[in-house]
Amino acid sequence: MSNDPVLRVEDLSRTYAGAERPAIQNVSFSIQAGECLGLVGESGCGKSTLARCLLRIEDADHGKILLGGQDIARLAGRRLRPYRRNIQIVFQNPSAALNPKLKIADSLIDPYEQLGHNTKLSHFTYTSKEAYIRRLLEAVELPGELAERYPHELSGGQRQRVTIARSISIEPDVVVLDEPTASLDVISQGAILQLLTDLRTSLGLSYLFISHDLAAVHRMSQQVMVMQDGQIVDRFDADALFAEERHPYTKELISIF
Ligand SMILES: Nc1ncnc2c1ncn2[C@@H]1O[C@H](COP(=O)(O)OP(=O)(O)OP(=O)(O)O)[C@@H](O)[C@H]1O
Repeated sequence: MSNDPVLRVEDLSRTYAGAERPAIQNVSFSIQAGECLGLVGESGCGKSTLARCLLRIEDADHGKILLGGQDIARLAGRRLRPYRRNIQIVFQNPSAALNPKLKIADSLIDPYEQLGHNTKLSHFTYTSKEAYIRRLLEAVELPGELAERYPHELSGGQRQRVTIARSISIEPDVVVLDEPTASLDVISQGAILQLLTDLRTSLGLSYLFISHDLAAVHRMSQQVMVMQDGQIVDRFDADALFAEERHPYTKELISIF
């Protein structure tokens, strides 16, 4: 098996119009297949900007986003389309991420219809719409009957399970988890983090796990990056979190938790 990273980011920067300083500045990192890389930092440090740039929801001013070796930072339209499948995102607020007018089944089938048709799926093989949706709901431990409901007929935790199912439905290499449990109560948070870990292992996914919550990042990740004012200031193995040589800002974050 190749040791090439599934995602490599080089010198990515973005400054919003009129801003005094870049929202992200020369951000570089890589993620190996099957790895969860945590990204922690306080509010406003640039975590979501990075996520949006990686997904090409926003454009970086410069830098590279190498997905399986292909730089997608400047691709557009039909040239970008084949790579969109390879990186998916789970947002903080599942209510905003799901179309309230669509039944869960229709939300779940959407990525396959948009991007999955020409793809050979190995876990969620498409035989019929019903079987595909049942299999996706099973993967996130939801009963099949939820397929016919609308988002407002689900709990917050169930809705987040649906958005997770959607993000993995076309078997991306990388899933960006942007504070996926921030809108949930503590019990649902624990269950969702466990589910995400189980899915990473069983499907061989790679995650960029973004959170304010150092304890959650520590629990989920093999490696952790710390962001301050748009820059990565520290990166370490998760079990070296409390090591002496940590960056002063990392130590400050530890002291808050
Ligand atoms: N669309 C935008 N236009 C202008 N400035 C923005 C925009 N989005 C974010 N910013 C600014 O960019 C910086 C980084 O914001 P970002 O949302 O990426 O931080 P964050 O670490 O994700 O914060 P939080 O944890 O609160 O979500 C902040 O100074 C923010 O005010």
